[in-house]
Amino acid sequence: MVVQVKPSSNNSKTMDSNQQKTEANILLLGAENVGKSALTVRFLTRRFIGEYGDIESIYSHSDKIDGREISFNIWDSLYPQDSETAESVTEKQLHWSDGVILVYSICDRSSFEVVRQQVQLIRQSKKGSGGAPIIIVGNKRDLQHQRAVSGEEGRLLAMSTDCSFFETSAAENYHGVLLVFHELLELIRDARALKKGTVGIKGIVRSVSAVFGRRRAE
Ligand SMILES: Nc1nc2c(ncn2[C@@H]2O[C@H](COP(=O)(O)OP(=O)(O)OP(=O)(O)O)[C@@H](O)[C@H]2O)c(=O)[nH]1
Repeated sequence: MVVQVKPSSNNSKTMDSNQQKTEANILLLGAENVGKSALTVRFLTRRFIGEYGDIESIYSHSDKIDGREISFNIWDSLYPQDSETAESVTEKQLHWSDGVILVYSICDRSSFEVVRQQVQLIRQSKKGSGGAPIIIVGNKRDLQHQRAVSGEEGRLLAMSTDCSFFETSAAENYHGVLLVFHELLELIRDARALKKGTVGIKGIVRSVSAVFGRRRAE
């Protein structure tokens, strides 16, 4: 089930006492036209519909992953036009989110620079989710002939900012998109366990291999 609600809604972050149900708030950031809505819709519905309009939304969705009930909210943001760079990530967004997906298009170098700025803004933030799990995603991988940003550049940016990295195609690959969201949910779970002091060796290995191991979501 997918429910669309307004970004102003106050979704709480909860996990029940027996750890069986998890709630996670996921924020998608990035320049305009990079495929934030396409990735969100692909994940939620398995479909690529081509045109998405300029709507900012939070989608609520429940799923069972590895036998565990996950309830998550996905904030598909709009890159603000005519605003200063510093306003492209707000404290409200950071306070709300448990994990962030930063999207650029591999065909658009300026969108990669937006991600570079946004990841710095998040990491420098003292409030909210400055240290939250972040996945950097190079989307539109199907458009190889128009590539303007190499996979290596994306991976290096991720390594230097303590993020995970994937290249995807929302247009052509559902499973690659699924992998990105599942990975972020795992990282959120690990981050919570770390806070509580209950992280296992699996979580540590996952954090390391997310950066050094897998580079593509296909
Ligand atoms: N070839 C290709 N096109 C894509 C892909 N993902 C998205 N697009 C196209 O890119 C355009 C922008 O996609 P959106 O999902 O609306 O991008 P957005 O980042 O949400 O854009 P804003 O709403 O302006 O912030 C649309 O025409 C999509 O069909 C992809 O993986 N490959």
